[in-house]
Amino acid sequence: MTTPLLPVAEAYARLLALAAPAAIERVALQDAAGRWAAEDIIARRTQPETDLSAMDGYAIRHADLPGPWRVVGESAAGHPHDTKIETGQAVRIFTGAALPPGTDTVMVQEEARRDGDMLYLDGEGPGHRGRNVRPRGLDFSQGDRLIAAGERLSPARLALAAVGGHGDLPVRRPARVAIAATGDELVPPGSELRPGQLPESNGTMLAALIADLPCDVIDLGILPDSSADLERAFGGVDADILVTTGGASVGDHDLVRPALEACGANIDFWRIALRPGKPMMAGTMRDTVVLGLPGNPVSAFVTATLFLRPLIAAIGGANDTTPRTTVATLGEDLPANGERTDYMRAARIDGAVHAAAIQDSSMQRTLARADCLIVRAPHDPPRAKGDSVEILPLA
Ligand SMILES: Nc1nc2c(c(=O)[nH]1)N[C@H]1C(S)=C(S)[C@@H](COP(=O)(O)OP(=O)(O)OC[C@H]3O[C@@H](n4cnc5c(N)ncnc54)[C@H](O)[C@@H]3O)O[C@H]1N2
Ligand code: MOO
Repeated sequence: MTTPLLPVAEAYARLLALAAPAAIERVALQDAAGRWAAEDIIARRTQPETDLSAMDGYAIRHADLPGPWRVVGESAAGHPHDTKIETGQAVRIFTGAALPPGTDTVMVQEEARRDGDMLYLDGEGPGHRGRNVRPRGLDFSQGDRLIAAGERLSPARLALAAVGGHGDLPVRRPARVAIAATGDELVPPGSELRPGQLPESNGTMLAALIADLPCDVIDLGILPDSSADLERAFGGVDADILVTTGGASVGDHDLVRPALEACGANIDFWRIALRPGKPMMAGTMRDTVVLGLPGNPVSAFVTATLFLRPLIAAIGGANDTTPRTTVATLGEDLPANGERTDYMRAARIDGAVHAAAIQDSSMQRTLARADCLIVRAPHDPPRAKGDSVEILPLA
């Protein structure tokens, strides 16, 4: 008996519907890097707050051109010249300094000649009133929305918040992600191996795959294929997300789902029209979203890329969690696709994308050589070399 496979887009929507954004906290700007704004960030000041010089030179009244002028003072950043300037007067000025009252234009020093206090035009001069001046509010005005709720706090946006008058920002508490590997064959990486044992690698991969996202990883280590052990471990989980790998399929040792259910989990869906990654399951256990990834390393990688990363972003308050695909030119023919959306390990070489010859979901060297996944919709017809195909670039 087989359950129908859930389309990838439907699985994605159903998974995100299980997640609630984490609580809001205020953190210092430097601690907000890479997180998502929990509210609109509004400018508390106008930038620049006054007309500023964009160049080193002389602040003048444009109507006084072509001069000459008497230099009556100096304006530097942080040291404005506050006295009003009259006809025929100029002020020495530097980049970023406030324009003295009465002036409206900056003449660059390369076009000026000084003789004591006297200043003469020595070139074409500023072509129009306001030349080389950054007017008040050029960048933004007090009350403007600088960052929308849900936008990622990139370095440029953090700097924008700083110049907008903010010292801290509202963000969501990072998701706590518990990761458990399951399987009697698994031993920690680097261990001496007895026959039948395998170095555990999914845990390392998953933690690294989400390392650039705001989240705290709780490593539950390797759990044996024993219902009692699994239930003990799952029952004690205090996290926003519980990720398991392995034991997700239909074999006699695939005990993850029954153990989760014994701990009160509600499995929302299981088995997706996805290759690799078909046996992924998702549900909730108390306040925890449970994501049961397949054990095959490539399947775990693909499902974590498509589902775990967006889930962490959704809990973190992101307004856009969709993995970004692009297009590439196919380097060789591909046969028709079957009923599952296929994510083929591939590499871009000299402008064309080449799928690995063998797409077995256990092959980690193939995965490590890939720099993208070719995305093929269910029943995609045969594709020819030179065709445009959708790809998901890998970090
Ligand atoms: N009769 C069927 N058999 C299988 C089906 C099916 O529909 N019917 N689905 C296949 C597909 S597709 C996948 S994917 C796998 C997934 O199975 P499990 O999630 O139960 O994974 P395991 O059996 O536990 O392990 C699979 C494979 O991966 C290795 N593994 C597991 N965990 C790790 C880890 N943490 N680090 C490294 N390697 C790991 C494990 O040793 C196995 O070799 O099921 C198919 N079978
Ligand atoms: O879906 Mo499995 O992940 O095809 O190998």
